[in-house]
Amino acid sequence: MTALLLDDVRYAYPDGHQALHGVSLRIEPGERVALLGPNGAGKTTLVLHLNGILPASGLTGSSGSVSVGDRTVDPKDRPGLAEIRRRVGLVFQDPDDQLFLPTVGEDVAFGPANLGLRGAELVARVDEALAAVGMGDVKDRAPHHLSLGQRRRVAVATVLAMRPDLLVMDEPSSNLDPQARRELAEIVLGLDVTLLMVTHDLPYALQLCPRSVILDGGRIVADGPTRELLSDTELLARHRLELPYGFAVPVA
Ligand SMILES: Nc1ncnc2c1ncn2[C@@H]1O[C@H](COP(=O)(O)OP(=O)(O)OP(=O)(O)O)[C@@H](O)[C@H]1O
Repeated sequence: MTALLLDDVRYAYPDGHQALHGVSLRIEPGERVALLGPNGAGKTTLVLHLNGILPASGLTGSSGSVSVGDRTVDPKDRPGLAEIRRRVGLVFQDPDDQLFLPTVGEDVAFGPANLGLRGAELVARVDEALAAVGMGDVKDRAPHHLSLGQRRRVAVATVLAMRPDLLVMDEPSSNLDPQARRELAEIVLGLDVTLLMVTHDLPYALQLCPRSVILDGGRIVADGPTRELLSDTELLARHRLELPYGFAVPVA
């Protein structure tokens, strides 16, 4: 079954600004896809549709549908939305939006405890998620005592603890030093998940995602192998995308 299916999603903000102009996208289980595009392209707007934070329909200028596995996102269906939010793990750019409890262990336990897990099962789930991001040794520490790279990894663990079907990461490499950036890449490559990664870091997209989608002006303007898209200098220039100075896409 398809992991994520967007069908002609249009969205206008309440002030009338049309941010998405009919986005259709299909992601299969196990795919890792980068969502690229200049500032204001609509990437965040699209991501906020994936777990019903923004509605896919119901408002003037907004229509279309979003499905995660066999379920369609319907912001009015409360129980359905809870299941969608378990299935779609959103990792925000700022980990401090996700970490708010006194210890790392409590933050990672929060989601699965809400699902009803208790006792040894809950402890095992927390340990598994922290181990997956190499953060098992910080369980009892306060999140705000950790580095940004560590906090971002813990934020990923809070989402993994829900055993999501789709992991969505917003700008995972932003503000990380080169070592933390590389460590996070190694962790992500080791995860057995379907991934949608929003990024301006084109080498990161190349490293982590075999497929990329370029969004511009609320429309998908390219969808294909990341290596091919990033080798197309005219395409990149048309959509305000740039490889870092001196970076050459390696030949396959
Ligand atoms: N709350 C809002 N009300 C009205 N317009 C908005 C709102 N939020 C975003 N927009 C507009 O919608 C468009 C898409 O914004 P969005 O944040 O989705 O882009 P983005 O691709 O994520 O950009 P960035 O790379 O800067 O994060 C932009 O023109 C933006 O100004």
